[in-house]
Amino acid sequence: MAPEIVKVSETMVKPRIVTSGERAYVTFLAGNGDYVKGVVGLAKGLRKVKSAYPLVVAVLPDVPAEHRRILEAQGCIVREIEPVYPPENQTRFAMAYYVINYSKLRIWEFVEYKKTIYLDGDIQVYDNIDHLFDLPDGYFYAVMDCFCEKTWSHTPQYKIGYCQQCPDKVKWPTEELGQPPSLYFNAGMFVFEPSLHIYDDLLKTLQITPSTPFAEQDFLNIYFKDIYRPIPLVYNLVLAMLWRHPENVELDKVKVVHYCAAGSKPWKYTGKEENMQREDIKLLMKKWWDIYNDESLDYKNAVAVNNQVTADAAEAVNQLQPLIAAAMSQAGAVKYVTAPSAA
Ligand SMILES: O=c1ccn([C@@H]2O[C@H](COP(=O)(O)OP(=O)(O)O)[C@@H](O)[C@H]2O)c(=O)[nH]1
Ligand SMILES: OC[C@H]1O[C@H](O[C@@H]2[C@@H](O)[C@H](O)[C@@H](O)[C@H](O)[C@@H]2O)[C@H](O)[C@@H](O)[C@H]1O
Ligand SMILES: [Mn+2]
Repeated sequence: MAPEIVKVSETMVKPRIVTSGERAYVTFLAGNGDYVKGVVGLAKGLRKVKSAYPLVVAVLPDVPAEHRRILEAQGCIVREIEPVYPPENQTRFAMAYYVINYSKLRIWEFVEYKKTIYLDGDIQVYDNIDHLFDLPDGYFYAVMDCFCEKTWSHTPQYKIGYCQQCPDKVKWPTEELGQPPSLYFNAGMFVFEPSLHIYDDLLKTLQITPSTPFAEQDFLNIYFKDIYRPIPLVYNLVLAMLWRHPENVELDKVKVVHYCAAGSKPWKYTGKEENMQREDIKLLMKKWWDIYNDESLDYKNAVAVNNQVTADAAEAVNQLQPLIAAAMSQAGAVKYVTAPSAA
């Protein structure tokens, strides 16, 4: 049976007045490599779609000062976090560097924000997704993952060819294996509410949980399984969906792209890995670079343009003042009282 996906309305009526300070996008940055380019691209992408909320970058101590400066110059709020390590065991992670990803758990500590949307540094937004902040509180929203890539070869799902993206194609053999696995999300994008209580509990629980190949993603899936609600895949297109489940994808409707397939990080794309010569992939590479290279999206330029627009508007009103006054005096009887200032 197909899983039930949350219906997301783009014009949800805000349940109450929210100040923009209560909400933020959050991403995570580790090391001194090229992932900083991913975050710069993301900051510019959010600006391009006119997102109303800031991008907070949770950085590990090993992110060099120069990279932090670049991010601040792009309007990001940089916040250092301490690394989180899993308890020692013999796990082989699907990718060796996943071990550091447990540090993502620190973002539950960002309680100055009521609600946040986490985005991996290898994600780009091509459409405004601010309306996701209006989803009802109390749940964990994310997009369902796909089990078909080689990174999943250690799992029973992969071995029998079962994927939650097409649960009817290869049926789960309940007689042999019991109930099908719970719905499983990709942890590159999720909507959550920071909470010190949950933060403490996450860290405590982690210390008694053996680590597994998908690191913090497996952990978050187990921890939030009862309040997880799947949202449509347009909010996190895992690239493998393009060749594994093309019937589920309408690329022109996709709002968020996650460059997570092997060989697909735009800043080190060579086109050599499997599937990387597909036309849709080449187009998505170009779209990413167009935003990254667009100087008008640099924070300083975007701010300058904004200020200019405001200045132009003020100037236009100034120039109109004598005309308005003349028109009013001609109309004669109109009396008006200056409105008191809002301050
Ligand atoms: O050297 C690294 C590796 C990972 N990351 C961060 O950790 C996230 C998760 O890793 P990645 O996206 O590479 O995993 P994938 O989605 O490809 O499995 C990245 O998006 C970055 O935000 C980072 O900053 N530096
Ligand atoms: O540390 C665990 C990581 O797990 C995820 O990796 C993906 C990706 O590696 C694909 O190639 C797989 O096919 C996919 O299933 C898998 O979930 C997240 O995207 C990343 O943010 C991070 O949480
Ligand atoms: Mn990623």
